[in-house]
Amino acid sequence: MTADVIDGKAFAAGIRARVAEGVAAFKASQGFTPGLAVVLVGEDPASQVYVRNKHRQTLEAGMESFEHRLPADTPQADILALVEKLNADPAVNGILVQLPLPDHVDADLVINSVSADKDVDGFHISNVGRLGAGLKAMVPCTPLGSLMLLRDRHGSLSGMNAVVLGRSNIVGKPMAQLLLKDSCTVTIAHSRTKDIEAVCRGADILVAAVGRPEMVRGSWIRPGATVIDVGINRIETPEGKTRLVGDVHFAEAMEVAGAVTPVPGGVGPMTIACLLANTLTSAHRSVGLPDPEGLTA
Ligand SMILES: Nc1nc2c(c(=O)[nH]1)N[C@@H](CN(C=O)c1ccc(C(=O)N[C@@H](CCC(=O)O)C(=O)O)cc1)CN2
Repeated sequence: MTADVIDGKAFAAGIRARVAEGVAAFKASQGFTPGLAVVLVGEDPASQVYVRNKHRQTLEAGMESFEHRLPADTPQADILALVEKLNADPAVNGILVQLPLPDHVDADLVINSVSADKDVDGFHISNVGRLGAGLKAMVPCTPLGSLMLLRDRHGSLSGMNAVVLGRSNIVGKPMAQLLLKDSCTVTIAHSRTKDIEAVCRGADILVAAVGRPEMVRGSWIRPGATVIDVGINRIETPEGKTRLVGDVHFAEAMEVAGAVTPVPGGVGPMTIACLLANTLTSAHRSVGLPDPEGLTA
């Protein structure tokens, strides 16, 4: 058996095109342009790439992009003051503080200082609570993108057995909430789960988000299952170069699964596409418009 490869890169391009259409319609009806502010503290190389891509793709979607790059030793009080300014700025509909933050900064404090309405990352505690309670929320981008890929493949997810491997606040927990909202039977598996391999083998949908290169082997996967690989791990090759791999052993998964997201080119590109979608959603909500169709959970 050879699984289908889910092309997240192409799907994300489609989402970005729909966001761009939505932005054009929004500007025409409301007379202002939605804006996204991104705050980057420090020089983490991967974060710099992600922030640069966010800036470019925000402009390509027709939105305003406000980039704030701060030195690694910026005092926490200065970061909080910047967030306060952005919260009060009517030109800014979405605010994202790039993670990870330097060690001297209390990330939870900064995340929760972002206005919940402008929290396009969906990390603010009131958005976490709203999602858990099944209320309208801003939804974290990577889980939202993963959900879109799953809905595209299966239509309804109702009644499916979903296993989420990993319990982070950014991916694992919100992913589980979204799958539950779509009426899956959800299990969260983690480092303390007994016989994790057997638990994963029970999954019609397996979402791997543990940050451990190629941890999920072919034997962990139920034949025909859909595997969403959220991991992005850079490993050394025997030739002394580096390459990106996911949390799933891709070649083995391809032998067993029904469909697999690759790394790169799977879930990763959906993260920024959903950030743009969330910014448009936030702009809609700010003027009392209904949520843009097909771009929310
Ligand atoms: N405030 C946030 N910080 C971080 C988030 C987030 O959602 N909000 N997620 C990640 C980083 N991230 C966006 O910020 C991100 C990660 C990966 C990709 C992506 O397109 N990956 C490519 C491969 C890229 C590469 O070559 O390195 C892929 O998988 O195809 C986009 C965005 C942590 N921080």
